[in-house]
Amino acid sequence: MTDAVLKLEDVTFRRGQDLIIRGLSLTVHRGEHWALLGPNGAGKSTLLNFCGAWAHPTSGVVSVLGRRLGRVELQALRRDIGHVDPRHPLRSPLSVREVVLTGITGTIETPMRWTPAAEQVEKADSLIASVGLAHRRTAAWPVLSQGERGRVLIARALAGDPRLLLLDEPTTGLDVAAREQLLETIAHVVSATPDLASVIVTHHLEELPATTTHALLISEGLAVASGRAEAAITSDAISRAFKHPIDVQRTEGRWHARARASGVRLGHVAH
Ligand SMILES: Nc1ncnc2c1ncn2[C@@H]1O[C@H](COP(=O)(O)OP(=O)(O)OP(=O)(O)O)[C@@H](O)[C@H]1O
Repeated sequence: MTDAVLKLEDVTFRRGQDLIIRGLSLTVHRGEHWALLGPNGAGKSTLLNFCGAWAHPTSGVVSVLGRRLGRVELQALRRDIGHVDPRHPLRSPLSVREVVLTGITGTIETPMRWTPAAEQVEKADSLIASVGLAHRRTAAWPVLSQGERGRVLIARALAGDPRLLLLDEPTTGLDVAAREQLLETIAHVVSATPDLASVIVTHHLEELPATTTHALLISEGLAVASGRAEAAITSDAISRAFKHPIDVQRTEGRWHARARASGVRLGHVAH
């Protein structure tokens, strides 16, 4: 019996001539909260697509919630995974409550002829309250701020009682206050759900929730460091992953990165 929620074994991914993922392994256990870190183009989103059962690797084995990709229907598997994608493609002016309920139906829009049961509405409202949006329950999606949308998407992702929560750059485009609120929300829901495992993708260390327990640093499709967060997120590993000298610090659970001068010679500025 294993409590591995997610297992990637020696996974590769090829796109045309390019080997984008070059042999990566990752095991996420119940209650672990992983950060997938690396520079632009490192392969983070590609890897998250395997974790979310959106794509198959070219080689290697991916097991999500004990089921092996290639042997089960991807769509059935996806219903057990909570996915927070800030590019949520909703077109209709659904209310906050309706958006959260689509987490139960596993759809973007409300399915035709579907009416939620009273306990489903109750559950949606409780999740909305847990992300601090009780007062915005009836507000329509188009009028929400980006930060509010992020928090709605977290409630939506949790509506299906997932064992695995995937967060794809959830704080992208948020101002500093909205970012902090979203990170607090993530830390809050994660602490309130001890059995949940999560994987968050970001390239900014400042965007890691304080609840992050582990990290996989990747660069050009290869692992630079992997393991417990305090051992993996170091100045040395981050500098190697981003190919630039970077000082990393952790205070009160949160990480901060500061680039050292690179020594690049800058040209003369004409006046
Ligand atoms: N549709 C595509 N067609 C061709 N190459 C692609 C495509 N999508 C991604 N790639 C390439 O695959 C590699 C990994 O991309 P991926 O999006 O997984 O990286 P990432 O680490 O998530 O980057 P970012 O931080 O910029 O989002 C990159 O070299 C990228 O150029």
